[in-house]
Amino acid sequence: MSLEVNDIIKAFNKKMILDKITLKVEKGEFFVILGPSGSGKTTLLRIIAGLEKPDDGKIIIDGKDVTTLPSGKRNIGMVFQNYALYPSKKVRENLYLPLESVGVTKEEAIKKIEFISRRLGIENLLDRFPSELSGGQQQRVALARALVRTPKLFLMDEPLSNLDAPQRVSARKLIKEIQEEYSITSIYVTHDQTEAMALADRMCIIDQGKILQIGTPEEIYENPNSEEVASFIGNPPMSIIDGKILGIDGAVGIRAEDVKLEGGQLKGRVADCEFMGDRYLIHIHLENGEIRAFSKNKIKEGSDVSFEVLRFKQFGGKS
Ligand SMILES: Nc1ncnc2c1ncn2[C@@H]1O[C@H](COP(=O)(O)OP(=O)(O)OP(=O)(O)O)[C@@H](O)[C@H]1O
Repeated sequence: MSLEVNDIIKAFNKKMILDKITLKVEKGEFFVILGPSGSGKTTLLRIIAGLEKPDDGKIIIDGKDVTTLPSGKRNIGMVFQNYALYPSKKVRENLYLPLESVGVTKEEAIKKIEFISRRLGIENLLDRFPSELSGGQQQRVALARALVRTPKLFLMDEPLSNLDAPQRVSARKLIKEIQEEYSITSIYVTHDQTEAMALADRMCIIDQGKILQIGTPEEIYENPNSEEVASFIGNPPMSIIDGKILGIDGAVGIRAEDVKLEGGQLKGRVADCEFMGDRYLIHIHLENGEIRAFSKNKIKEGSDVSFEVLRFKQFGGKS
């Protein structure tokens, strides 16, 4: 199933929330919408799902305009932050209902429920009510419920937010595996760039209701098209500083891995040294800003360091 979002506009109380959003997701693609809190991600996903009406623009699924089609008729699976399981029904029934509604036989349904429950590690929870589950368990059940009938279009809004770090990594892997196995066109909303990078075939960065950039994670990491994107992507993101120190007009973005400590012409003072496990992240205070670098060794705060910039990205300015 392919999806086109064409010039979507949405305002709440006269405040523009989505400002002409246009994007295209190919059949079988895993597309991530990444942006800070309040940027309009959930609103966009709700419009794609048919849970919210746009003020203008079109949603096209497989070439068909579905802008006015009710959510139930769009053949999509959804997992939202509030998982909305049926509270009066046990997990098994929660998983059975979506299958029943598409006419799957009882035997086939049992097999599918068993399979997906095993994959998501919820096979021991099938006879419990949602109120008897932790937030993370409810989230896994919600994922299972959305996946059990292998939807053609799968919409996820921060579906792993209640899982702890190891569970997140394994659930992430599982979502990707199932998505690839069944070639489910998927749209995944998150504010977590690590998650976005790990999952996306392609992704977009959205901020204040506008798309800043669309591309593969590699393209966006390597070639952010603006200071906004550059200061959002990467761990840590690029340091944005005045290019003057490199003899360049305008702002430049520099990744920590592209700064070589010791022996360069440039000088600064260590403002902070953070332990990252396999190395240290050094914050270097410059006359006109701050730059980050990695170091194998701990460096004392307040020490003077020299460094060299191996690679940078120029933003604006005259070249
Ligand atoms: N029903 C509504 N009525 C009024 N304002 C709304 C409504 N829904 C969302 N908003 C506003 O729209 C903006 C975008 O909200 P949205 O939930 O789409 O952002 P988000 O990027 O998903 O944020 P988060 O990551 O925090 O969930 C916010 O300022 C929010 O307050």
